[in-house]
Amino acid sequence: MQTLDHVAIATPDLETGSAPYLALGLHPEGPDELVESQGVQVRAFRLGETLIELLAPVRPDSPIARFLEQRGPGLHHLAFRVPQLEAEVERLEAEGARLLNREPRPGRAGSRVVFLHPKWGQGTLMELVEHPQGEG
Ligand SMILES: CC[C@@H](C(=O)O)C(=O)SCCNC(=O)CCNC(=O)[C@H](O)C(C)(C)COP(=O)(O)OP(=O)(O)OC[C@H]1O[C@@H](n2cnc3c(N)ncnc32)[C@H](O)[C@@H]1OP(=O)(O)O
Ligand SMILES: [Co+2]
Repeated sequence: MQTLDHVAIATPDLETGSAPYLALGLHPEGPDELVESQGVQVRAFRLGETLIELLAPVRPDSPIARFLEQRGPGLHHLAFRVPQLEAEVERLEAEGARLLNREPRPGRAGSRVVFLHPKWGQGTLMELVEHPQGEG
């Protein structure tokens, strides 16, 4: 795994959360996307191969709503792009990684994602992302 796919930032709403990135001269890539399974609305800003993804909760029981309650807005997770999700999950399990889900979940833009516990990540929540073939 060599590519940082995205850096995710938790924000109570996308307009407020966008202000610093717009001031820095970045532009949203495509329309905002609702990822229903995670209870978030996503706005992405591209920086080379990496996206900055702003995540705003759309329901109070979503992981992002809980994070905002506990910690306030800010850095939420790092996501690494992998070519074959199941193979990378197996490899990391053999390394002793603590998975939050073994069964891939739907992510943004048709991707499949698996999360690694922030305790295992030494205080950082991490995500593995596999994009549909030929994309991302
Ligand atoms: C846009 C879709 C998709 C994509 O395509 O990229 C996404 O990225 S969706 C993003 C949102 N979804 C998720 O985050 C799913 C995975 N997350 C979870 O399962 C949970 O949020 C969690 C990480 C298990 C935390 O859940 P919580 O209910 O808060 O559990 P705990 O209270 O037991 O917390 C344990 C411990 O971890 C700390 N914590 C929580 N979140 C983070 C974080 N983002 N980064 C670092 N640390 C985090 C929490 O504070 C607790 O610490 P202690 O108090 O010291 O025990
Ligand atoms: Co993510």
